[in-house]
Amino acid sequence: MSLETLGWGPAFEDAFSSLLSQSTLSLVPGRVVRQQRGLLTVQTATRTLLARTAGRLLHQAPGAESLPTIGDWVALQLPDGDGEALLHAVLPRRGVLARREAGSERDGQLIAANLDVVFLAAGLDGNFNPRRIERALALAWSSGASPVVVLTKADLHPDAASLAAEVEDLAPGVPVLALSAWTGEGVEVLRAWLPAGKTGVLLGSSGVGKSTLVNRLLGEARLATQAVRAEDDKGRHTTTHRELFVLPGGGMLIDGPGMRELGLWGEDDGVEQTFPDILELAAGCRFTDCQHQREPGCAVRDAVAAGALPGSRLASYERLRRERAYQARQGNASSERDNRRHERSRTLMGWEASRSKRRRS
Ligand SMILES: Nc1nc2c(ncn2[C@@H]2O[C@H](COP(=O)(O)OP(=O)(O)OP(=O)(O)O)[C@@H](O)[C@H]2O)c(=O)[nH]1
Ligand SMILES: [Zn+2]
Repeated sequence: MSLETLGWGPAFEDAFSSLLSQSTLSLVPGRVVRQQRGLLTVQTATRTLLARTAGRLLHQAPGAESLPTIGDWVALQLPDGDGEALLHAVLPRRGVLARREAGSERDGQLIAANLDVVFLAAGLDGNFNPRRIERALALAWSSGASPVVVLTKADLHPDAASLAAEVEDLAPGVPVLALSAWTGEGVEVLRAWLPAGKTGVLLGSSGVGKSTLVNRLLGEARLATQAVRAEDDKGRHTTTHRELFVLPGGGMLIDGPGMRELGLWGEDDGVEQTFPDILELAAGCRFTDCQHQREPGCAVRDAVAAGALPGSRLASYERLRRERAYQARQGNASSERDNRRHERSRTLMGWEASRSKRRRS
């Protein structure tokens, strides 16, 4: 498989060449196409092989976000025979989709790297939740890729088109597709977002039909799927690994486990991009730093009072902004802590070196 098929291009080529010029190892480029916990599968121009992260990369990484994830372009040292390759470096990313790790205050969990499109999948069965779509959009915007909302299981809804129109109000400027992986309706519209060399990822809770959609796009039942629980339409977490598929049309799509919690994480401000309607209104507030609380001349609250902006949407914006601010403070605290830890380990190594020298003399 040519690297171009996997999305390789001049920027990665440059990064890889400069890496080669600084290394004495003989390295080859490849893309991480499968991830099951720490186990990575990498596709190079000629081989598909398991790769282990080199100890030096593990130890030097300032945090989990610097370690390889699915979709990453990496530099590998190939094994002599059939063994595992050694993964020495992650090439600079064009962007990365991440969330706050479930149950953690400050740790990030990478979902996928080097994406062109993030498909936010929401089911048209019993699990439709507008607040969740806004939250997922904020994460998607932070990844640097373009979000597309995908309403799945359109065959289960008597009026999918009008629901799609409602979602367009939640996601100004973001395309909204309704489709059914069962009937095939709308599936080709999604495929059009993934021309050759482009990479998309499916983000959605367990049971929304991500794997069924991938199977439909592949034209074969490659992934296991399972019926949702009848009592609440929730999924059963059938998929436990992440995988990048090259579709017959040429594009690539990453499927992974369903995710219920989508905590904001990262430096970027996807929240502002998620609510362009509110930002536009805020430009009309009397005070430029208006918090839209009790200030006089607040155009945002006026819009809510006039029924032009749903109060629930403003509340959602404020909740996500608070979470973002809190997260940013935690992030700063933890990077200071990481710096101190690195400082300490450097000193420790220096001290040990001088001690062994003393011992030798
Ligand atoms: N009616 C209908 N059911 C669908 C459609 N797509 C998927 N399903 C059903 O929804 C259930 C869950 O589908 P999966 O594809 O396993 O869902 P998933 O999002 O991959 O779930 P996890 O792997 O657990 O994250 C299965 O019973 C599918 O057959 C659809 O378009 N219409
Ligand atoms: Zn205001």
